[in-house]
Amino acid sequence: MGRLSPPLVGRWRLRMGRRMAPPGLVVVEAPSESRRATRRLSLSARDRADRAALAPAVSIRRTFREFWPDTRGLRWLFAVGGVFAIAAALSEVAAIALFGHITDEVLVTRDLGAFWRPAAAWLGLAALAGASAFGGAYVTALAAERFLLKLRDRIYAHVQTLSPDYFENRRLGDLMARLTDDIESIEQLVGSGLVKVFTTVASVIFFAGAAFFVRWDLALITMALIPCFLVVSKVFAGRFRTAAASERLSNGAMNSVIEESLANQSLVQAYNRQATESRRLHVEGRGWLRANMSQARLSGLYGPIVQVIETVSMIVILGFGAWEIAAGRLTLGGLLAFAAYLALLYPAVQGLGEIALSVSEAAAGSDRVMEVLRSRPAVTDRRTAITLVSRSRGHVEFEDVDFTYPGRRRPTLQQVSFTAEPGQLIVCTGPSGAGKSTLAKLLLRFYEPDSGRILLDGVDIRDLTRASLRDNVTVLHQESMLFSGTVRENIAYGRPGATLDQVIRAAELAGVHDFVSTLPRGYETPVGQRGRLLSGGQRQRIAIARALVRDAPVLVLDEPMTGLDEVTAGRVMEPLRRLMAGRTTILITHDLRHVPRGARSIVLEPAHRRDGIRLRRVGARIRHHRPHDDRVRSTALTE
Ligand SMILES: Nc1ncnc2c1ncn2[C@@H]1O[C@H](COP(=O)(O)OP(=O)(O)OP(=O)(O)O)[C@@H](O)[C@H]1O
Repeated sequence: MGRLSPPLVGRWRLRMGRRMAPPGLVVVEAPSESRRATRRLSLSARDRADRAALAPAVSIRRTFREFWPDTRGLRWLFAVGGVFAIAAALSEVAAIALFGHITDEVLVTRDLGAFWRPAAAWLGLAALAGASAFGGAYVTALAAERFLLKLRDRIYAHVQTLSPDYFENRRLGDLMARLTDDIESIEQLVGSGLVKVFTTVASVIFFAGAAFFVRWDLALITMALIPCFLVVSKVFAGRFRTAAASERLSNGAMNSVIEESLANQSLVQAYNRQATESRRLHVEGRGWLRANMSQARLSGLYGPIVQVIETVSMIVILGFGAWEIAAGRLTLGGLLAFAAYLALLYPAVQGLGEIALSVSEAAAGSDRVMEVLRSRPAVTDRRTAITLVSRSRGHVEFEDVDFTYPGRRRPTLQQVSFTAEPGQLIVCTGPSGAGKSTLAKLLLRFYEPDSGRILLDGVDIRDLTRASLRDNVTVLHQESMLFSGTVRENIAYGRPGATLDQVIRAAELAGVHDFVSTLPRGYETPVGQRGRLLSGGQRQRIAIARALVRDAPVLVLDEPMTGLDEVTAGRVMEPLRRLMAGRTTILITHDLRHVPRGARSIVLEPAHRRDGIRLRRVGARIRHHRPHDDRVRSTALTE
C-alpha cells in the first residue's frame, strides 16, 4: 500500500540524482511526502477509498478561499521553507558549475594546484545545500503541522456544535477520516503543497536556465524529450490511481473484517466462529495481495521506461557533446555539467506532474471537510437566549409537545403534556420504541419540538442558552458511558475541577467507594475502554457518582437498571434514591420492581395503537410490584 505514485516518483528521483549528479551533491527531495504516506497506512481504510472514489472535487479556488485564512500566522514559516528550498536548489546549480570547472581546469589539464580552491568551495556549497535542505524540510514540516493542528481544532470544535442527530446519521469512521486524512490533504494543497509548487517551478527554471547557459542549442534538443516524461507520467498516473483505489478498497474491507471480528471476540469465541473469521480475513487479504501486486507491476515497469528515456537523452547529449568537443566548441567539464543539470531537471519536471495528481486528491478531501463545515446544528441558541445564572428550581413542564424525527414520516410524540414539580419523581413507562428516551433528548434540546413547549421554571427552554439549560439537567443513560480514563476522571467528568474529596463523597453516596478502595490504584485505576474492566453494576454506580458530583436540579434516568440482575438492580437502587433525593426526576423504566412507592407515572403508547404516540396519563400513583394495575389505572385517569 505504500506504492502509490508520489513516493515512487520520489524514489526514482533519489536514484537518478545519485546516479547522474556529481558525488557530494545534495539532491532535494520533497520532505513531507514519505512521512505522510507512511502515516496514511495506519488510518482507516474503506473511508479513504470511498473518499477517493466518491467525493466530487471542488475547485481549488474554493478550497483556498475556505482554508487560506487558516494559514494566517504561518505564512512566514512556509515562505522561509520555500526560501531554504530555493537556496538548496541554487547551491546545487553552483556545485554543478564547480564540478564542470574542476573537470576542465584540474582533470583535463592535470593541474592539481587548481584543485583546492574549487574543492573547498564545493564542500562549502554542499554544506550550504545540506543545511538549506534540512532547514527547508524542518520549517515546512513545522508550518504544516501547526496548520494541521489549527485546522483540526477548528473543525473539531465545529463538529462538537452539531446535534447528536448528525452523528447518529453518519459512520464514525468516515467522520474520523475527514478529521485526519482529508485535513492532511488540504494541508498538502494549501500549505506545504503551495511551497512545493513554488520550489519545483523555481527548480525547473534554475536547472533549465543553467543548462541553457551552458549550451542553449543542446538544451533545446534535450528539452524536446520532456514531453516524453510527461506522456509516460500521464499514462502511468491513471493506472496508478486505479491500482491505488482498489488497494484502498481491499485494505478497507480487510480492516473492517479485523475491526468487527476483534470488537466481537467474545461472540466469535462463544459461537466457535474463529475459523470463519480467519477465512473472511483471508479472502479480503487475497484481494489486497492482488491489488498490491498490480501496484508492484506498475512500479516495476515505470522505472525501466523512464530509464530508457533518460538513456536516450544521455546518448543524445554524449553523441552531440562528443562532436562539439571534437570541434572545440564545448569542453568536457561543460558537457558533464550539462548532463548533471538535466539529471536534476527531469525529476523536477516529473514533480510538476506529481503535484497535479495530489491536487485532485486534495480537492476531493477538501470537499468532504467543507461538507462538515457547512453542516449547521439542528438546534442553536437564540440571539436573545438568556443564561440561567442561579440554580433552577427544577419545575419541568411539557406542554402539548409534538415531535417527529428528521426524515421520519410518523410522529414520535403527539400532544405530550405533563408537569414535574420541583423535587418530584415521575415514572415514565411504555413499550419499546414508544418515545420515552425522546423525551430526554427534547428536554436537553438535542431536538426541538415541532409544536408545543417545554418549560423549565416557567421559561420556554428555547429562550435559554443550551449550556445553561444542560447545566441544570443530568441524564443517566441506559448504557453507562465511561471514558477510558481512571475512576477519578470518570466521576469528576460530571464537574470540571471537582476535588478528590468531592469525588470520594459522591462515590460513597453512589455505593461504589468500598469497591474502588479494593482496586490496585484506588481512584487512579484505569477503567479500560468504555469501562470494560468493570462490571455493569460497577459502571452504573460510577455513572451515578458522576451524576451526584454534577448536582443538577433535574434528573433523567433512562432505564438505569437495564442489564442488571435482580440483586444488582436492588443494590443500584439505593444510590439512585440518594441521587434522586431533592431533585426533579423523570425515571424512564420498564422495570417497575424497584420504583419507589408513591411515584407518579406517565405511560406512552406507540403510534400504531393510536394515531401517533401520545401521553396517556399524568398523575397516577404507581403501586409497587403491580405494574399491570398501575397501567390500567393510568388509562382510567387519562386527561
Ligand atoms: N435519531 C433518530 N432518528 C430517527 N428516529 C429515531 C431516532 N431515535 C429514535 N428514533 C425512533 O423514535 C422512536 C422512539 O424512540 P425512543 O428511543 O424514544 O423509544 P423508547 O421508548 O425510549 O424505546 P426503548 O424503551 O426501547 O428504549 C423509535 O421508533 C425509534 O426508532
